Amino acid sequence: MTAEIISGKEIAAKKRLELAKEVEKLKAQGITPGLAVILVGDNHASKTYVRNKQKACHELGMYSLLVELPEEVSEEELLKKIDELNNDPVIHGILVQLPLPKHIDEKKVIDTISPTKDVDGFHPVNIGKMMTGENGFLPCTPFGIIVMLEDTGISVAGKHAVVVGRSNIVGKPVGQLLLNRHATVTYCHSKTENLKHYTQTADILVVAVGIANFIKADHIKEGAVVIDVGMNRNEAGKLCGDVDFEEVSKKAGYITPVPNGVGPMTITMLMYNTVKAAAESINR
Ligand SMILES: Nc1nc(=O)c2c([nH]1)NC[C@@H]1CN(c3ccc(C(=O)N[C@@H](CCC(=O)O)C(=O)O)cc3)C=[N+]21
Ligand SMILES: [Mg+2]
Repeated sequence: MTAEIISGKEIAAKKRLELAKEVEKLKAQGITPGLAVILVGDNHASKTYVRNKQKACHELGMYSLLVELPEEVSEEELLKKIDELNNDPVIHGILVQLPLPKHIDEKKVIDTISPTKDVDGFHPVNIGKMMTGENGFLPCTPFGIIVMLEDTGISVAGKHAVVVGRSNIVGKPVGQLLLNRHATVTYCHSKTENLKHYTQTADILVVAVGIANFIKADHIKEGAVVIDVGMNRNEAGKLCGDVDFEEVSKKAGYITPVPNGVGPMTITMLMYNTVKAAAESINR
């Protein structure tokens, strides 16, 4: 079997057209959705991502504010800046680009963002709401994966979904969202014994481990849906995922590429969350 490629780029473009209309409606009501991105230090990769986020905002007619702080900024100053943005009416969403320098406590930073402006969906209040299925902000990468599956017409209910990786921002929440949609979910991670035993029974395999070409053809079942969340650079400096695309795409039923797979969906759901935050700010 040769896998059908799920183009995150194309699905993202389609979703952004819908979002642009929502932005228009809000603007007609006098509200321009605004996203503040805080970037600490000058990590090269972070700068690229942040630039992509700003570009997406502008394309949708949204307002974007970039707050650049020096590597040496104190935790206290960063928290003060977040508090300022929490109280700024033109800002509906706040994103603090991770990772942060070692001297800053990420947990404290995330806890300081108002849950109503937490468009990353990282605040404990939003994580709790996700678990119980209440209205809140869903984390962008897991949310993007669900939208990709939906858009492609892949059913989740009753399927065996295997998640490899258990980070707070991808692995854990994507498993929860799949469970919310009635999948049978198995979490695997670096301590899992006999990983293949699990991945080979996956109808839907989500991989977020951060190791280039980690998943090979013999890890998967013929016809499986393979979602690659990896963002690695290979020896040649080329962007590549956690899945060996070359061999896995010959056996899978569906596969997401890197680039142009999960990445563009992540940014699109960030825009979606910011528009949602702006719309909900009207009734407060
Ligand atoms: N608070 C916070 N929220 C985040 O959402 C967040 C973060 N911190 N820190 C870093 C990671 C990484 N991330 C990406 C988003 C889109 C692409 C993306 O669009 N990638 C393109 C390629 C980009 C390229 O060419 O380098 C693609 O896959 O096609 C990549 C990476 C969001 N992150
Ligand atoms: Mg792990």
